[in-house]
Amino acid sequence: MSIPSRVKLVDVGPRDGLQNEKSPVPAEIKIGLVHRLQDAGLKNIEVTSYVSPKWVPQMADNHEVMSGIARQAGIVYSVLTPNLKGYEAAVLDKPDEIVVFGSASEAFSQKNINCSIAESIERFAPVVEAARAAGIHVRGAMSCTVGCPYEGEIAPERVAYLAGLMKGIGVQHVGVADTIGVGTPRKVQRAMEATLQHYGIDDVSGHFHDTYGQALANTLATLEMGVWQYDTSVAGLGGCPYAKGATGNVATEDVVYMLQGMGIDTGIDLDKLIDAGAYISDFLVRKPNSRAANALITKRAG
Ligand SMILES: CC(C)(COP(=O)([O-])OP(=O)([O-])OC[C@H]1O[C@@H](n2cnc3c(N)ncnc32)[C@H](O)[C@@H]1OP(=O)([O-])[O-])[C@@H](O)C(=O)NCCC(=O)NCCSC(=O)C[C@@](C)(O)CC(=O)[O-]
Repeated sequence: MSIPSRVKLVDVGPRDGLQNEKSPVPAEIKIGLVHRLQDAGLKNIEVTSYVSPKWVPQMADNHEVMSGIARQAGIVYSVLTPNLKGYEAAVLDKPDEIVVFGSASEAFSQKNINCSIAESIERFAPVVEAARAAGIHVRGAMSCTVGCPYEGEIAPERVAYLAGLMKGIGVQHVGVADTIGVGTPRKVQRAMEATLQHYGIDDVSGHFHDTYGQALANTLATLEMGVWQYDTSVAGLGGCPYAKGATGNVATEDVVYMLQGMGIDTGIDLDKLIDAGAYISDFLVRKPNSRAANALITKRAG
């Protein structure tokens, strides 16, 4: 399999990136971030989630954020929906894509969405059916495909099992998530191979957190398998509230820098992307969690 010549990045910063922030981030700042991402050339942005505000207070402004975006044609705005209640609220805000999110680990499923893997699939089935009937694309996130904060290592067979369940209810695309960033290249390749038992190469993506500094290596390892779609987070924002200690996704800036250096097209303007990362990092009063962004900011100042 040859390395793809073009890669699609879904920036999950406004959702995955900000969901774990302890202090409320105002809706206008989240909207400002989405606007800067779209100006930088991102064609896929994960904006928010329609989950319980008691579980994830930071996403309680989902309607305000979704309705405040000055949308651009050709951009896919996606949102997370764990159940029908979430879907029914989300659909009023006209997302282009919804994301159901399950787990390869039973314990993480319980901690994150308060139900077993089997129950989660029962909850997702009517959501998927309704979304597809409405012409809304459905993505499935598969958490803990390599390791789980509660169960430890996760076998590829469990990833294949979850992918099969997702396929069975009509989920069109699945993301292989290393939620706590413990994966290393061969392990992530095995999780991806397990997923490919049920999905074609055009219907899978990688979602790698960078807790142990392995996310770029894992991206390269799966690129070599022909994977061409990845979730990344501007300024390396994020972490999951139910995966203690896990840091953000691999920084979009780092991935774009690597891909540009490999001659792989992303359609993203790295300078503008760095400005988007600086905007949200300034608001959060911290440096971007991106080696490439910090190096290029220093060079600019130079
Ligand atoms: C899934 C639930 C809702 C189940 O939560 P539950 O408590 O089992 O739900 P319930 O059906 O028993 O309802 C309890 C209350 O929640 C309300 N409720 C029920 N559903 C909704 C909804 N959709 N939106 C708003 N409110 C809702 C419902 O109306 C009720 O309200 P009350 O009567 O007590 O006032 C809960 O566990 C939850 O919200 N979990 C959020 C989990 C989450 O957002 N985690 C982070 C995202 S996943 C992630 O980051 C990983 C990923 C995707 O990035 C990939 C990776 O890296 O692994």
